[in-house]
Amino acid sequence: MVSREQVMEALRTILDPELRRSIVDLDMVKDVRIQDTRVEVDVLLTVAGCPLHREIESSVKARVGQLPGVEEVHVTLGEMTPEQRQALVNRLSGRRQARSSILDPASNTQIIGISSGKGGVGKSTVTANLAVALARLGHRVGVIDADIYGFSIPRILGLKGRPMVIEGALAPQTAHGVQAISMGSLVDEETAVIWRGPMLMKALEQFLKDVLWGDLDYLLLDMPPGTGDIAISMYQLIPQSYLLLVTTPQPVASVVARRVAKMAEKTNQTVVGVIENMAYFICPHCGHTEEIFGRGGGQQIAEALGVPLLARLPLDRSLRESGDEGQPLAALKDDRIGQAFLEAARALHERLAEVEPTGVPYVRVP
Ligand SMILES: Nc1ncnc2c1ncn2[C@@H]1O[C@H](COP(=O)(O)OP(=O)(O)OP(=O)(O)O)[C@@H](O)[C@H]1O
Repeated sequence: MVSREQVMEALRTILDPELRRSIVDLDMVKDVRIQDTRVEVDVLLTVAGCPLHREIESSVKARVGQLPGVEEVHVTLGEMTPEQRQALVNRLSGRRQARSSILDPASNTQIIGISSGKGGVGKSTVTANLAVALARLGHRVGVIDADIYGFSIPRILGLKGRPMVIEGALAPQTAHGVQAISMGSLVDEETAVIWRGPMLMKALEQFLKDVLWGDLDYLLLDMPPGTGDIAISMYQLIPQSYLLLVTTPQPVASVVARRVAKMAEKTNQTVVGVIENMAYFICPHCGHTEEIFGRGGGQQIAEALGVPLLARLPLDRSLRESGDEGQPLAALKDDRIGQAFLEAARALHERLAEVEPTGVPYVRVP
């Protein structure tokens, strides 16, 4: 006869489709009963009528049904009590206090704002792919789409549906091994988010504080271009964060990117490095390399700031297409550009191991 341990081991391999964690670790398995070849499993859903309950039910039937000696699997779905949900929230947030763990000075999460002087240089593309690459290297990674009214992270990462709300806190969505939250997943794609200063600050604050990030190694923030309200909010909320500049190779682009760096200097934020995007184009027909947008911009700004140029990424049609399809190239095993992002992620990881943030850690006002 199959043992309870065998059933629990099989159940442990099943992930909650939204929270991406084992249903056993989430305490969603309430009871297991075994009668000869029949196994009964009681599963507690986080919310009643969870739209993905069928997926959980069929996974339980399939996994347990495969065990030797099992002929019949019966699943009963129930709902967590408020106390059980609160315990789950606390577990997901990575500490006993449900909120603010990311901003807690004791948190080990390194927060990196990805910024650019102007729009359209590929900041969101770089953020999403870098996040996926860091996750592929084994790090726990979150992404905040801080480009609140120009969000593009859901499209690039291929996030579907809306984030789950558990006890008033948002569970980040997961794609390609990365946890992410974006205004784009909370409002319709066409909805113009016409918020101004204080509301933007509130939104960013909520993304930092009211999202169940758990324990992350890296939290990347896709910043809106330039030095607007969100950039200022970020410095105020998380002065201990780092800044990574994305620029195109034109010398003029680097002049604009320098404005962001100047602002970081004023607020004492640490710039960790520069990534030059659209640095060159390799002709797919003849292999000739063309520097379409000029050269040297990334190196120039890196030298001016005394920080490393962490990567030079090519201009490539497949990178644009993959962003439109929600299939980041960094997720692909043998892709040339995916490899370039892995290299960039390694360089960033190594760089972050050697720098110290200059800003003052966030202190929560009770
Ligand atoms: N290296 C690249 N090669 C080809 N296309 C790219 C590359 N980087 C970005 N793109 C494309 O350029 C467009 C702008 O990129 P993206 O949205 O990432 O830029 P952004 O700097 O975040 O823009 P915004 O400031 O408007 O949010 C997108 O269509 C993207 O797919």
